[in-house]
Amino acid sequence: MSIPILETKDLKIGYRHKNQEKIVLENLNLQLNKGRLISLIGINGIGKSTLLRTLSGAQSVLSGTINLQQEALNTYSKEDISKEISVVFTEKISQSHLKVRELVALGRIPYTNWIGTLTPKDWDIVEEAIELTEIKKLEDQAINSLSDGQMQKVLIARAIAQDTPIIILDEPSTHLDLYHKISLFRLLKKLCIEKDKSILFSTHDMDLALQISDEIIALTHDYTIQGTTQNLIDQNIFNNFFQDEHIVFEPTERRFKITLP
Ligand SMILES: Nc1ncnc2c1ncn2[C@@H]1O[C@H](COP(=O)(O)OP(=O)(O)OP(=O)(O)O)[C@@H](O)[C@H]1O
Repeated sequence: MSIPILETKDLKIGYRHKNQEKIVLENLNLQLNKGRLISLIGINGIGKSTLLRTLSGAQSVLSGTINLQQEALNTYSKEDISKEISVVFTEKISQSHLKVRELVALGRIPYTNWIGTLTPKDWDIVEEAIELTEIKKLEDQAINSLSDGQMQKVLIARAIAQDTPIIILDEPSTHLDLYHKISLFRLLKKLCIEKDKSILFSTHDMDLALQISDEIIALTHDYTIQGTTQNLIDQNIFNNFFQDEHIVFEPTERRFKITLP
């Protein structure tokens, strides 16, 4: 058994307003290992974004622990976390006058000196990220002129340029058409295989997630489970996933089918 790069123990996540706790999910015992592509699935509002924000240190835990490289995440500085975990969240970029290449280059900030000078090696890494995400023809374009799908790829390029062992993405395929969804998932898989990254991404593209993921974390109101796609199929996790008799899971084809009344 390899040692997990990120691990949660009895994690409880949610929100604290004044003295009130709003628990979103609890009893989370999850593990991310090197070289694994892990998808996070669950219905709207179940807590995927809350979990991803908590795992990346952007949101405090309610209780329990998160260990990053076997050390408690809350002992890391923000700067140290940014050398271990890069994130792709749906976000509004405030510096919208930036060009694509400059935004991708921001991924190198954790490694630069105090005035933020990039070395030729940094620029090589930026260039590689631009090529991997196939956004070369956009590189001189202002980011406020991009489509949502193009912006998504640019943010992924920035995460790749950050060159961390862990990449966390919140619904990275949302704005992409089928062709670009598949090429994105292929790229994530390639990063796991060739660069030994540990990648966790949330998605509503269940059929694609089932085909490409090494592991799945499935969130439901009753339980949270992590396993390989086959493990989860064998445990009948998907049969009642949407609690709708017209959405039927076909285990041999590993996909959901709609039965129309
Ligand atoms: N700032 C907040 N304060 C209190 N509750 C919040 C806050 N943000 C989100 N929530 C609640 O936390 C729960 C989980 O939301 P979250 O966005 O994590 O779900 P999700 O699985 O990512 O949903 P979706 O698939 O729709 O994006 C929801 O009930 C949501 O209303």
